[in-house]
Amino acid sequence: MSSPKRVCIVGSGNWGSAIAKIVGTNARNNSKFDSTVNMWVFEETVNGRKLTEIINTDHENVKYLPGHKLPENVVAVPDLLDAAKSADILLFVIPHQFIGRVCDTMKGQIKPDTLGMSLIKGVDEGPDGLKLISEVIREKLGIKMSVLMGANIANEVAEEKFCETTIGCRDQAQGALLKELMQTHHFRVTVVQEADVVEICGALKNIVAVGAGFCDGLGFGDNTKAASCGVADLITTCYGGRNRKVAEAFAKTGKSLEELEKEMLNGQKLQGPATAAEVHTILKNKGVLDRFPLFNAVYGICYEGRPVTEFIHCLQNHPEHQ
Ligand SMILES: NC(=O)C1=CN([C@@H]2O[C@H](COP(=O)(O)OP(=O)(O)OC[C@H]3O[C@@H](n4cnc5c(N)ncnc54)[C@H](O)[C@@H]3O)[C@@H](O)[C@H]2O)C=CC1
Ligand SMILES: O=C(CO)COP(=O)(O)O
Repeated sequence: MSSPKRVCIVGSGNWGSAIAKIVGTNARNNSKFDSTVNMWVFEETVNGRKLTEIINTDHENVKYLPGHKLPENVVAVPDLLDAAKSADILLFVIPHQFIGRVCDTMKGQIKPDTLGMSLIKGVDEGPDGLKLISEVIREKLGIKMSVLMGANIANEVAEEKFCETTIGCRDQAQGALLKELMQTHHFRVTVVQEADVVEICGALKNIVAVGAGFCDGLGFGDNTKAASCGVADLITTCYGGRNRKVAEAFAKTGKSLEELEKEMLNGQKLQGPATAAEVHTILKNKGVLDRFPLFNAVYGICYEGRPVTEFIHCLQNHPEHQ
């Protein structure tokens, strides 16, 4: 039998910490995995103490997932390479804007046959257009990549409220192993081969969530909001997510998104506005902006000073309506 796989979680925000709860418990109870799970923590001081020290002593990420104990076999490590260098499985779960720098630090310093899985929702804009975050990681680190995405609001997952998620993995055996690592009674995993589709849906729904927040902030009804809504993660994100919540406050208060993110999220990061900017560049370069009025409108409001009160206006000339 092969030796137990060592798992490292690269990230320790709201979702990273909820995932640590699951992965720590599963690794401890399954001999296929080493029971110690490293979690890389971007170090900061909270109430005069280092966050890593708080997590390793009190077993709670008091800043990003307060109120939930993490399993004691989850070890917070402040140095990225110390955390990741001996890992057989790397779970990437940081806000997408930081992935480039994190991979540059890891490059050449991890095991070459490590399996990676991205839980990150976002995209990157490469010179040839849209680039998936898993692709960025694969290219920079030269490792096999899968993804995990779903309608999974971190606090609800941590509270063990039932939900479903999808792993996109092209290799059946690896998919089965990753499922064993991630699945619990409350967090049910389906493995599919279409990894790119899983990832792109997870990323783009965040832009729609910002639009849904604008609708709420402007006082529109459920019909208006649903006009921009799809299935599963879209529904969840348009009701319960941070992108929606902050966008609503933006429409109501007139404060900037940066200010509201700081005020309302205590260090957590919105992915929707940045994704809108990346997707905007990609669509513009391809000359197809006019086919995506919702993405265009969200971008214009977030970055070009278009008044949020014109949001619905921007949507009234959808090419499908002509
Ligand atoms: N929170 C949620 O409910 C869910 C989040 N996701 C996705 O997971 C990804 C990570 O989200 P969260 O864990 O919620 O993060 P978060 O929104 O809680 O972000 C805070 C994290 O970013 C870290 N950070 C701040 N500056 C950094 C830097 N310069 N370099 C590296 N890290 C830095 C902080 O230390 C902290 O760990 C995102 O792409 C998000 O869309 C996916 C499903 C659910
Ligand atoms: O991706 C999520 C739920 O599936 C979380 O969305 P928010 O980042 O908007 O909170």
